[in-house]
Amino acid sequence: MTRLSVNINKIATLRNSRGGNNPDLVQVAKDCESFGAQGITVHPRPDERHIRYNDVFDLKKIVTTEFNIEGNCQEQKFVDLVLASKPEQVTLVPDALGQITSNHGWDTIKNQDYLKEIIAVFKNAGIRVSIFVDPVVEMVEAAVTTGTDRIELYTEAYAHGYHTNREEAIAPYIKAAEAAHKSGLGINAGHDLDLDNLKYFADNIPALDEVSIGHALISDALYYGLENTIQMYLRQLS
Ligand SMILES: CC(=O)[C@@H](O)[C@H](O)COP(=O)(O)O
Ligand SMILES: NCC(=O)COP(=O)(O)O
Repeated sequence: MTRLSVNINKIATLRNSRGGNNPDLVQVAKDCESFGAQGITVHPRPDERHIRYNDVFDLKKIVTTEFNIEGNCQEQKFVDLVLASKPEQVTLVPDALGQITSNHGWDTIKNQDYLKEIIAVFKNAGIRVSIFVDPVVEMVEAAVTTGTDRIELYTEAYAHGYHTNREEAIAPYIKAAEAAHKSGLGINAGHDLDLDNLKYFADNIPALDEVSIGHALISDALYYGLENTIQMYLRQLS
């Protein structure tokens, strides 16, 4: 079974645009879960342009499914936040400062020693670790020796290529996922997954543990409503 974790960054973007508490991020997280989401994902960024560091503690108190915090572990503030809030899962993403959104995975060969060290910090605290990687077999193979529990396949390239040639777009992901599965790594995926491309991705990656979806899902909710939208995404995974 592939779990659906709803990324609620964009709810915080909307809230922050007026400075008040509408929409209420905590209530939205509770509602996502009651509508069927099997996890809640947030990606606090150093400028707190959407998720604020305080939001993480508020969410930790109420999330009853799986809480996944994504972010850049090269920021000490992020490491401290994760260790203090103890989510079920942390996803390490090599973001640069000021990046609009995540746009690449870890070079697990070049950063092998660093990753080993930081992953151990989270694992010693009892937090499952996933690392964001491009669909490249060498990067997946080197992820195994970092000690990570899972990888998250960065799916932007797949989403981009899906409408032109979906067989070609999925091919590197199948190979990367096979390498991960063979080595005992769990497999997550995310970035630009949507109602069009999700089913084909999940059908072709049978060992897929979890997808985290935010931008498209929250956008779809404007038309279909949040409850219907979550059900529609869940149907793509069943
Ligand atoms: C790690 C990842 O794939 C990102 O998609 C991210 O979580 C989204 O971040 P933004 O909402 O800031 O674009
Ligand atoms: N890890 C990916 C994520 O949480 C959401 O990405 P997106 O659906 O907002 O592109």
